[in-house]
Amino acid sequence: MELGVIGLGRMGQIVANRSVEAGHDVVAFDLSAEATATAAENGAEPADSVADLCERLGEEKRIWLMVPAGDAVDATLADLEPHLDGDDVVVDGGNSHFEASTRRAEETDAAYLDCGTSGGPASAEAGFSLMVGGPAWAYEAMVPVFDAVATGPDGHDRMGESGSGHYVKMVHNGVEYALMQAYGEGFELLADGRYDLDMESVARTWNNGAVIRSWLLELCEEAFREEGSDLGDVADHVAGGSTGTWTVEEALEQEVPVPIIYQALAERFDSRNEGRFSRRLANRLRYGFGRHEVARRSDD
Ligand SMILES: NC(=O)C1=CN([C@@H]2O[C@H](COP(=O)(O)OP(=O)(O)OC[C@H]3O[C@@H](n4cnc5c(N)ncnc54)[C@H](O)[C@@H]3O)[C@@H](O)[C@H]2O)C=CC1
Ligand SMILES: O=C(CO)[C@H](O)[C@H](O)COP(=O)(O)O
Repeated sequence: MELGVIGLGRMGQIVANRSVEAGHDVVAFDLSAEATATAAENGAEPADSVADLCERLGEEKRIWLMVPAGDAVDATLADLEPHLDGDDVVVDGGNSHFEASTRRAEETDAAYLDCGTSGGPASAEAGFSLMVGGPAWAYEAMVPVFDAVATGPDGHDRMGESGSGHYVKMVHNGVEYALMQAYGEGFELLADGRYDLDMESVARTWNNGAVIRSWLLELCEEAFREEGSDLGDVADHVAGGSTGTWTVEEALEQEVPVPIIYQALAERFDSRNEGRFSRRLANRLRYGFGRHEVARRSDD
């Protein structure tokens, strides 16, 4: 089938490439001419604007957005709007907030599918896991492309109505934060504990048959292999955090306790703080109530 792909960065190139490899006719556009040229080298037909992409697709357009979440999605939809009608399908494969997706589904003439995409650029060969929300007919219409972009037919499914795809992906990311934190804490104890251990060896052994084996643990093994058992010069700083924040906000609204996901998010925020105010105050308060010595910054 014909597919338009808009947004050809780390993820969009994979959507385009896997669709081309599966025999679909892909028309590709990115604000970056270089990114569009890369997709063209891999077999997609290049477009020089959203309007051009729509003209090349003709009737019953099937369009996959893989642009950054937020303003870029709204800007692209605004450009698409004059070219869309109710027979068309637009997929947002990025990490959009589920409420933004339900709003966009209401505002857009086309059928709108919110598609949570997991696997990252490392899944270029194996394919992604796709969590899709939106009208059933539109999901069915996109199945040939979902089969190509996902690991296969078991790598995608319709979660439910509009918003549900991005909702499931949001919670997936909350779980991702918690798993990363759990592995991090375990390896920290091993690194600072009683034995002189080779962390790559520990991770490899765990990955072969242990209860806690997983892809994230394989990535731990890779990290120790490439950076060393002590992680070399990798900084104590974790960026990102939007999807984890949304997960915690939603849990508060639903009154569902998610202390482990919250703690992982808080640790991430904490990694960006140099000299926590609360710890400095605790240090000073111990002097206040117990006349315990105050450690001063110059004492480091
Ligand atoms: N990188 C990852 O591991 C994953 C990313 N995602 C989500 O997928 C989406 C895309 O992520 P990446 O590919 O990593 O980002 P990226 O930054 O590598 O690529 C984004 C591309 O979109 C283009 N772009 C931006 N605004 C545009 C517009 N208005 N029209 C056309 N092109 C435009 C940029 O030029 C760039 O080539 C994001 O929502 C991200 O959160 C989802 C799962 C995993
Ligand atoms: O969705 C993802 C993985 O599942 C993406 O890698 C996303 O960019 C992670 O961002 P953050 O760490 O800020 O949540």
